[in-house]
Amino acid sequence: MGPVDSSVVPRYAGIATFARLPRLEDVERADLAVVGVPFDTGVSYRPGARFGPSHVRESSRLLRPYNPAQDVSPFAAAQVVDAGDIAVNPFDIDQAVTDLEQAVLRLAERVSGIITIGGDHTIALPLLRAVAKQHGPVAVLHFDAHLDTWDTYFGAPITHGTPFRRASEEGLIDLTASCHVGTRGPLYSKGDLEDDERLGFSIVTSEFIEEHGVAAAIERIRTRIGGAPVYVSVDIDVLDPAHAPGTGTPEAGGLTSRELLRMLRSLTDRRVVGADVVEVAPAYDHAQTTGIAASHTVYELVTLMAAQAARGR
Ligand SMILES: N=C(N)NCCCC(=O)O
Ligand SMILES: [Zn+2]
Ligand SMILES: [Zn+2]
Repeated sequence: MGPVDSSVVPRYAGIATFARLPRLEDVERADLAVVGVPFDTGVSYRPGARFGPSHVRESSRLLRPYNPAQDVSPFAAAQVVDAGDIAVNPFDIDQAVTDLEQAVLRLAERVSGIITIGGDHTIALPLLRAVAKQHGPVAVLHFDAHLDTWDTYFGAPITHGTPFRRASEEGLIDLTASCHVGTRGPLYSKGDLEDDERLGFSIVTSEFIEEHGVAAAIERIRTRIGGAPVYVSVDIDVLDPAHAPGTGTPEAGGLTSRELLRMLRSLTDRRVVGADVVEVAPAYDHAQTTGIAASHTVYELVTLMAAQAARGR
């Protein structure tokens, strides 16, 4: 079952699912699920990413069924569904993280791939815990202005600035194949970069992409990942605030949406075992700019995973 036919029901009509796809409960079986996690209790600055999933769905109404950039019709290649939202405790981060991991593992029994819409970046930790249970340590391909390998905030170990340090400490990631892309902006100290390297990440900075171009960045990313299973985590603040104003910790000097989409499309021959798109905070968005960038990012990830599911069949 594909999206609602836009020649019969106009795109702006009806309740929003991602790309107007059927809901999980509307189909007998599904290959891929897009699921929302409206959680932002882990933020260090502007709140509001809890409203990300509904905003990205509303901003996805114009997506069409054929993706020419990858030459794939993702919703024909695989049964893709919207699995709704996983609602977790907004007042207790530990509880939320535990419950989210369990809910994702339950969903993983019904589909072969999950693409999560956040929510703040805290959710990457339970998502990686679930993925590592299924696949072992994975290469994390992390698009973000920030490292998110910091240690604690106000003594709290699980926040949106710390998921990849915890994941590394817990052995969830492949320390030889993980990297950050689009990193920029002020840090707390030079030691942040030393810690980050020790935790298993290499970095393709925003400056590198400007200096050497997207093709050179893609080459570095593909070499780093090698043949490892990949988890792709996209913090929408990897984009310049001009392309994604609707986010909680914006940093100047970022990527264009065109650069991000092209880098994602370069992964067609890699095994993407899961993905998230996080940190969309609609209160700071204008004209759905951030929501549209995020919905197209999800669409490219769905396309990669749908083509892969079709090949594996
Ligand atoms: N994960 C995101 N978006 N931001 C982390 C920023 C952490 C800080 O405020 O230092
Ligand atoms: Zn960030
Ligand atoms: Zn982040």
